[in-house]
Amino acid sequence: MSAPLIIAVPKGRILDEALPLLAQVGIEPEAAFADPDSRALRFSTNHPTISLIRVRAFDVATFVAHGAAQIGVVGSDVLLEFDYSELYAPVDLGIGRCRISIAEPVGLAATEQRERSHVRIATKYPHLTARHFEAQGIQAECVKLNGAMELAPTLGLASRIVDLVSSGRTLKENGLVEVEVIAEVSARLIVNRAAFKLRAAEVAPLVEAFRKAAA
Ligand SMILES: Nc1ncnc2c1ncn2[C@@H]1O[C@H](COP(=O)(O)OP(=O)(O)OP(=O)(O)O)[C@@H](O)[C@H]1O
Ligand SMILES: O=P(O)(O)OC[C@H]1O[C@H](OP(=O)(O)OP(=O)(O)O)[C@H](O)[C@@H]1O
Repeated sequence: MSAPLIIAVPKGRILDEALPLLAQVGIEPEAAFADPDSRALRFSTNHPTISLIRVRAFDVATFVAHGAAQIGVVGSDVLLEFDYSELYAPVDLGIGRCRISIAEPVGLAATEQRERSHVRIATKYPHLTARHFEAQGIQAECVKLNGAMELAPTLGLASRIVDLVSSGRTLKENGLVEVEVIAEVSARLIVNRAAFKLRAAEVAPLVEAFRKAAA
């Protein structure tokens, strides 16, 4: 029997939206997969040759890029940040919709404190941020945070933030306003390029099933 096919799925909010898609493509994970209290990381499915792993959002791309998993579900924000050449992203799954935006304290634009040629930005996405500002001829100095970016401007860590926005509630409750959308975000099906070629008989039908389920 050939090696199992491994699908990496992020824990957190995408997991909840990914479950119905997995069901539509005929993949039924063991019960522990959807149980947030389970400490297991790898799960069997109704297909003897397909396993699921549950990892952090950014790590989905790493597992698939290195071929440790063959397929994954990941936000396009993560793909924009890492730009792995080993990944092929053939399907927009239409889940995990949000946007990645620049935000700043309410009223900053009206003050003299808004920098022009150099900015200090708190973000989980330093590469994407630096690229975006560079394209506008602005040098961005990024302070990497893993969460709670919204605190940074008030506490003097940065003047602006680059973060995900959905309802806008987090920004509002922390005295910030969205000033520019950098990109719209949704979750993508990703495939390791080598696996796409070498295991085409197993991978291609799955990609097509996800494409149909997402349509
Ligand atoms: N507010 C949101 N609305 C819709 N999708 C979102 C939102 N926030 C994040 N996402 C999507 O979900 C993915 C995972 O985000 P989530 O907040 O669940 O992870 P996290 O807890 O920040 O990550 P980690 O597990 O590394 O701590 C993001 O990469 C993005 O694609
Ligand atoms: O516009 P909103 O609807 O308020 O959503 C935006 C928030 O959602 C995400 O955080 P998440 O809730 O995933 O928490 P974390 O990344 O800080 O763990 C993002 O980092 C924002 O903080």
